[in-house]
Amino acid sequence: MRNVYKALTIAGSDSGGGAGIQADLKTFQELRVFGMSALTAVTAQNTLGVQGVYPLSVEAVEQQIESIGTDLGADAVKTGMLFSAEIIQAVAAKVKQFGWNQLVVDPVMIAKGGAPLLQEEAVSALKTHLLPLAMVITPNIPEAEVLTGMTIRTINDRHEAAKRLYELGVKHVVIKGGHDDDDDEAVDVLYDGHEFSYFTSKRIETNHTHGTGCTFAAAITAELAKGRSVKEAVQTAKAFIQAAIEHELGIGHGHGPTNHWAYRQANLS
Ligand SMILES: Nc1ncnc2c1ncn2[C@@H]1O[C@H](COP(=O)(O)OP(=O)(O)OP(=O)(O)O)[C@@H](O)[C@H]1O
Ligand SMILES: Cc1ncc(COP(=O)(O)O)c(N)n1
Repeated sequence: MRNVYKALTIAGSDSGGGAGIQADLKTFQELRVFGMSALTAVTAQNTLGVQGVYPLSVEAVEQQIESIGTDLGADAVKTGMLFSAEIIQAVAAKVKQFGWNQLVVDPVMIAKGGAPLLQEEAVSALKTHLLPLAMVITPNIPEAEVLTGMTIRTINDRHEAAKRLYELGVKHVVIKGGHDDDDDEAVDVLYDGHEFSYFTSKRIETNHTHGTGCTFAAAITAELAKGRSVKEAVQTAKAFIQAAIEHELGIGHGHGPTNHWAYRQANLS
């Protein structure tokens, strides 16, 4: 019988479909992995910004994860918007309960337009409870700054930040370069506790980058679910997000979503 690989995303809903749960499920599907979700919050959101944030109760989050863990199971798990310290603690407890060690943590803090998606006091809960369980963490530069308390300007700063995050118990750290001031290239740096690897692509000049972080981390999760190594998973995720940014859909009036089917189309021809 053919193996069906399964991935679970624990994250917020983006009504606009470009980020959050919607981006994750689309990415899982595109990479031929069965996607499941546990919602942490509903956001009213479009390409212009976030108009409302409605967190779910801790019990609702726990029960969704319990329902999945006790029946379907998951080959890899991703977390995105977790919103509060209480939700983070509950998610960490469930991840431990089900022994999910292929955990990708995208430490979502702030939406593109500046709306907070994680309460400030929840940052320490993230560091204490969830990061020690993570196989991979995928902060952008501002998120890595908040998590490490250091300013990141150069590639050496990124190396130092990656080492500090590794010290918290994360097995692989990817510090993404979307927010870097390099005009030519977007470079993501991976650290596995021994060496650094670099994933470089041409920087595309576009306004349509809503959900890039979610999509990238979801692609890593899908590839881990299929049994790929972390390095292979990051390589595929980089190609996936590059295609998704390059073939923008041009919808909405603000920061538009990426194109989740572009990678598949590129690989069909
Ligand atoms: N303009 C761009 N051109 C090419 N690749 C990009 C561009 N912007 C971001 N990326 C890539 O997209 C992925 C996400 O990076 P980024 O640093 O933007 O994450 P993020 O800030 O968490 O995303 P988001 O903007 O969704 O919050 C990385 O692989 C990064 O290299
Ligand atoms: C529900 C939800 N989760 C995450 C993000 C981050 O999105 P981005 O990838 O644009 O930073 C978002 N805007 N909304």
